[in-house]
Amino acid sequence: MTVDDGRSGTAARPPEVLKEQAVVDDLYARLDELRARARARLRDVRRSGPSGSPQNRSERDAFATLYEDRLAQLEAVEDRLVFGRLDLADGGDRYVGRIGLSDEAHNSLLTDWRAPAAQAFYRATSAQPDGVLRRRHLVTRGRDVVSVEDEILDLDSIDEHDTTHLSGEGALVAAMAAGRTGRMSDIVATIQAEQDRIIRSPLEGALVVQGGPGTGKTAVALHRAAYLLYAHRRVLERSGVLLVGPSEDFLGYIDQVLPSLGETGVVSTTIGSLLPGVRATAVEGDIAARLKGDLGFARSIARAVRARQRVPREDVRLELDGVPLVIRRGDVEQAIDRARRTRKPHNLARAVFVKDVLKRLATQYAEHVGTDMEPEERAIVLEDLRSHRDVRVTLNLAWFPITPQRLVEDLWVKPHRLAEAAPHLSAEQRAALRREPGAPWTDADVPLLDEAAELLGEDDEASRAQARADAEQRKRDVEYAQQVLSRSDAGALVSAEMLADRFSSGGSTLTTAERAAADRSWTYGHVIVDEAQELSPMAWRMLLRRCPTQSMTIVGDVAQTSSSAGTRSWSAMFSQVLRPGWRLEELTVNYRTPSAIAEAAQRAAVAARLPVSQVTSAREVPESLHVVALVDGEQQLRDLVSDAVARHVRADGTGRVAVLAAPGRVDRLREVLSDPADGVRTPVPDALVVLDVRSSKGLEFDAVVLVEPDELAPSDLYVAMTRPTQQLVLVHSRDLPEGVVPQL
Ligand SMILES: Nc1ncnc2c1ncn2[C@@H]1O[C@H](COP(=O)(O)OP(=O)(O)OP(=O)(O)O)[C@@H](O)[C@H]1O
Repeated sequence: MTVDDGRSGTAARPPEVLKEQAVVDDLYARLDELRARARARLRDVRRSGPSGSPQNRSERDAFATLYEDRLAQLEAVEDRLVFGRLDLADGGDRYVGRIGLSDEAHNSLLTDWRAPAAQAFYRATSAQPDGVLRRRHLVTRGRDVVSVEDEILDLDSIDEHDTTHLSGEGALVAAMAAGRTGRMSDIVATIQAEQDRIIRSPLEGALVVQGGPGTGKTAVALHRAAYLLYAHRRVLERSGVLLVGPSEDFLGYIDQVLPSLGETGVVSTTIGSLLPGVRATAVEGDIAARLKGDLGFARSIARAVRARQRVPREDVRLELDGVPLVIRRGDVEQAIDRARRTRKPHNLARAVFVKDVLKRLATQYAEHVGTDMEPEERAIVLEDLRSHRDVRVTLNLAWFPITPQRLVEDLWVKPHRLAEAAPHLSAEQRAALRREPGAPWTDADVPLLDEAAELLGEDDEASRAQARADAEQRKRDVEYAQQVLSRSDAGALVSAEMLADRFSSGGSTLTTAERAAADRSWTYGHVIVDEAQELSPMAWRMLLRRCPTQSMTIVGDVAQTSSSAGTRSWSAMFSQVLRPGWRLEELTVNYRTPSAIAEAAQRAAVAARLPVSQVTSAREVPESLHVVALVDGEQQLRDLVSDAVARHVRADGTGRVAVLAAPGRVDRLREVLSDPADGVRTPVPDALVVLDVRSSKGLEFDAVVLVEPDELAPSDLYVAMTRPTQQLVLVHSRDLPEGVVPQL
């Protein structure tokens, strides 16, 4: 049942709406009060000026950050602060919203959507009402209640055949039909039961979520991040959460969602940017991507490292102060063995190797001069040997200190290095990996650079000493934070550990997310991977190094895989890279694509034998699929795109149109459509984009004009066809791929 007069803020609203308006007004009033209080506290803390002891200053800065965070959180929940109400069998009721609010006496006014008490809002059904008599969705615009929508959960209303029951259908339909803005929005008010189960799944272990296009995998992954940060804040606030997406464009598309859920501390990145100091900008060819992504390449990197540890072909003769000395092959061999046995990374084990060879030379020196050297004299000889040119050159050739970048680039630019490291590859395969010196990195290089960094290591004596000092300091900080909390009212907001973190970072400088993003060896408390079907085994190996506990949420669709190194079967991939025990969940309802489009996409995918998941479309949109034969070249295309823009881009700036095509067509299409004289005009600058299909992965638009579908690989076609929320226009001069149009 829906109670709605389509207006807001008028006295003519139905009594139920007005009743809810009064509650909503009270909740916003409480929110305003809390904001004012946080602002006042922040002002007081800032006003206290830069004086005082370092301890005072750090305490003040820590509180300033605390109040800033709190204020940012309270500001972020303005839109749809409250969206639900549960009427309970015990006679009480419970309002559900973006955050939890309580009054001065600590009585709960609003339940955070992530709290256990809110679960029934998403999960209760007539068959399993969980103590709920009625679920009410409040639809608000700004601070006004526009309508309420009720579901009565009693046994009489169970429909035996209803397996795809959608909760809060009116609110859901409105959310699905809304014009797109180019930014993803949260779905907190309309999360469906199958999604909620995934969002609240336990933190431990690897959870894999398979689902066809538009089933909410990205939405669920992001809400799960917010849920986990709420339910396991102590652990995750310190260790951090990492989110890996397919492209920078995709990360830009989703970057509003977590802040709107009050969470800002998640590190978002692509595989190509995961390694600090490296940015992959080039696109890898299919053959090279597959070869580099194979786990066998880990052995090649290990071999490439060992190749930098080698015994000289001949003994090396030199003189120190007129004393003849020999760097013997046998000595070098033994020193290499000793250094390898330490199992330290190459660049660290080098010190052991060098020390060993120098010791042997110093002994030769002593034997030659015929005296037992005093320790001081021996130290001087060792120093002279260390700086002796011939010794330096010989030691470098035998154990070369090297960066990951140099090691990996040498494989691509020096054929003998690759032949030595990857004897399993054919000459043809090696040719596919060949590259010019200085060429930019690709996504497929990054896991290899990470592997190399792991095996090479950095000289971290200084950082170990620092770590010891930091541990001592932290102990003192936590003790101090406990004292501070015992004499302030901030205890409800923050734990002693969290406050100590803020002391240690100078109060405001680096957050956990910033520290984690800059540190290659950081291990996260949880890792979320979107479009996970694209990752190679080597990319998984790199990610698992950052999450040894394997507490991960992995979402993707094996029918959408475009990378030659990705997977079409989760079990085939994860039997190689994950510990057994990972769990699989499926999502089955498509909330994005109108059913006629979804069915056409599915037919084409099945005809191409892609491993498609069966999905039901939640939306019917009349006339959503158009197939247009291109007979009049570029002018006809311009007209079609102009028409789509006119139909879908609205005066309020919402509505997005994309023209999608194979990569080779994109530049020309951009020229044609943006021609200053007769190009397509849009009411807002970024309402129309031209993209190659692979860059559209994970994104969505109101309308999509897909040019020459026949030129796309089947999985790319599947991705492209499932991007629109309202309309798909297939423009073709060549035959259409099989299945797109139903056979008569
Ligand atoms: N419960 C829901 N309520 C409202 N909208 C929803 C819900 N679930 C998903 N959506 C919407 O459906 C659209 C598709 O969701 P999302 O992008 O998360 O799907 P996906 O499975 O990641 O898709 P793809 O694999 O095609 O990239 C988004 O606009 C999302 O906001």
